[in-house]
Amino acid sequence: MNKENAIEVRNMYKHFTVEYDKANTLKERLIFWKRGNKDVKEVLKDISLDIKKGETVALIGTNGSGKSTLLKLMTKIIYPNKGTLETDGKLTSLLELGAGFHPDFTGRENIYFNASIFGLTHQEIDKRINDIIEFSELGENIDNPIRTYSSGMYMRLAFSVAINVDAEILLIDEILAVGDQHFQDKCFAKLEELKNSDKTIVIVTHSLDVVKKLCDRAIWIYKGEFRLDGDPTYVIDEYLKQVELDHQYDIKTAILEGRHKIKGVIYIDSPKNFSKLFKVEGNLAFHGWSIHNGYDIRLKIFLDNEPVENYSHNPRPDVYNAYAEDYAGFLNKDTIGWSFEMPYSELSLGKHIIKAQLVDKESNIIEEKESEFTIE
Ligand SMILES: Nc1ncnc2c1ncn2[C@@H]1O[C@H](COP(=O)(O)OP(=O)(O)OP(=O)(O)O)[C@@H](O)[C@H]1O
Repeated sequence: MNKENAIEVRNMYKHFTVEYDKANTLKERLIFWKRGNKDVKEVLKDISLDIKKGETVALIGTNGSGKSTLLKLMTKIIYPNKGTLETDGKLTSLLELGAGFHPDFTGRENIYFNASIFGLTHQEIDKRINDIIEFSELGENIDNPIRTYSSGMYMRLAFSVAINVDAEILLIDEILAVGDQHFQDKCFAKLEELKNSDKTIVIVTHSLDVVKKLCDRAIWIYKGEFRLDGDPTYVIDEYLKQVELDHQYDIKTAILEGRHKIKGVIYIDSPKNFSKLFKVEGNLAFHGWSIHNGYDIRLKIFLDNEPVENYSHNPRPDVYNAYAEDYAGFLNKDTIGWSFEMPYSELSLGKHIIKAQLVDKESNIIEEKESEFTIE
């Protein structure tokens, strides 16, 4: 293994054998003819890659492309069927968070138990237990059995242990699924800190924003095969082009088969955040965004039930990045946002309602949002 590398994968293949139940009777055998059969599912094919020590790398790809399997192989929970995968450095994985936790032990006891699995001595754990408890924000709950924890509390404890065990390589699956927004932001900041302290980090995530902000490199796995490796912005752009093509094909097929359900999301940014406004000189500005996955869908905006015709479309890269994968093929980077202005002089004192709708060509409402504000 090259000394510069933390992970080396060479011509690696992984398949799973899916076995169906055996049929007991002749009737069952006729009805469930697949039972007793075996299917071999090729999940990863001929993967070769190097991850250098100190790099932060993302594995990206659509659902089922094999990213999590690749991460599990790195963790050595499972092994390749062909080829090799080697690692150099103490490794911690945030894949099956809390897998080793015991429900009847308290949070504190589980910290000792779990951290010792990672090779820390009792004294070493003593030294960092306060950091772990503080990071988990569990407070007094740390001395309650973890069977009394909510899933969020459980995850917070598991994450806090995993990042405090001094590993050199961190393997992380969907960090942003941990806890609420505040805790996610904290996890993100902690990962940035770990990244800057020369740890090797490999993450699997659908959050392309996280990949752009955190990673030095992105590796794209497409249908179990290596597709592209390089600068995150470039790899993500190429990836989204492919997702768009695949998505459009799937949706065309679904429309033909009558299965396509149009969905949309609409948002009114302002004046939602200030429900009370004071009448001043000048203009009041309204902003929002809308996305959908249908053809011939129009945006309609109403102020006090009067249609607003003079709104304009503008880019919203934050919204685009968040929805590009799910709505691939239907999002236009430059027109997701909408905005318009209205002179205060045209607005009477009192309550007003702004409404935004997505409607199809038969005038069916796909999605609607309303926001109320008062002018004093
Ligand atoms: N233990 C297993 N037995 C059988 N099939 C499996 C097993 N683990 C994974 N698979 C299959 O392997 C394929 C790849 O799964 P994997 O979880 O690696 O994909 P992924 O890219 O991480 O997807 P997602 O983004 O949805 O998590 C899927 O078709 C999945 O059903």
